[in-house]
Amino acid sequence: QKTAKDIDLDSKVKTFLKENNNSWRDMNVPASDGQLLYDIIVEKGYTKALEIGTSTGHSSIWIAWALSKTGGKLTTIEIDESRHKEALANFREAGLSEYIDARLADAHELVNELKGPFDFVFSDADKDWYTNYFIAVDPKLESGGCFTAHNVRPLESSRRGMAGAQEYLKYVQGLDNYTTTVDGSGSGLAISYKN
Ligand SMILES: C[S@@+](CC[C@H](N)C(=O)[O-])C[C@H]1O[C@@H](n2cnc3c(N)ncnc32)[C@H](O)[C@@H]1O
Repeated sequence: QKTAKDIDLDSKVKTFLKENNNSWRDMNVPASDGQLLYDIIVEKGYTKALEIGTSTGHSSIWIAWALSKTGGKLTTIEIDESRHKEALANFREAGLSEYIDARLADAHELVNELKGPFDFVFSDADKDWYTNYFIAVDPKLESGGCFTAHNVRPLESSRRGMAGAQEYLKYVQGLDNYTTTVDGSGSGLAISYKN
């Protein structure tokens, strides 16, 4: 049953996303990938999310909107101060600030320091560090949890993903305790469920 607060929030987020649909200029995910992240979180009921690479906050908004349904919270990390500040303003405008802990930090360091546990991760910062991020987060990811990584293409695809992202895919596909698929409907999303 939706409360008046839920209905208000939904309409605020939808209005924000609609008004800004054509104005994401900072390497942000396309809306279709945002929707994909949203759907995974709501379907699985995830509540403890981590995002590496906030930029100005497009994917964070989709993730936090999903978490507003599950009663969860997102920690998101960005190294660039001006993008971090713009993201904070976007979170306020979308009405989602209370669901987001936005950190201005180098994820190479902060990912090691965060305690977790997490049940959902979206990796979208420096691609050549993807495998390192995964290795650092894996012990903090609950069984049944999901690790997603952006700009990854199936290895056999003629449309190449970014080099570090493809190295990461080879790595994660080799792990027995993860089941990985790649969704190519947007910019390419590797989706790995921890068994
Ligand atoms: C592809 S963009 C993220 C887009 C964002 N997920 C969205 O959809 O709106 C990658 C971001 O990662 C940030 N980044 C790169 N290296 C980083 C690091 N070591 N720590 C934290 N952020 C980093 C960049 O500054 C950039 O804003």
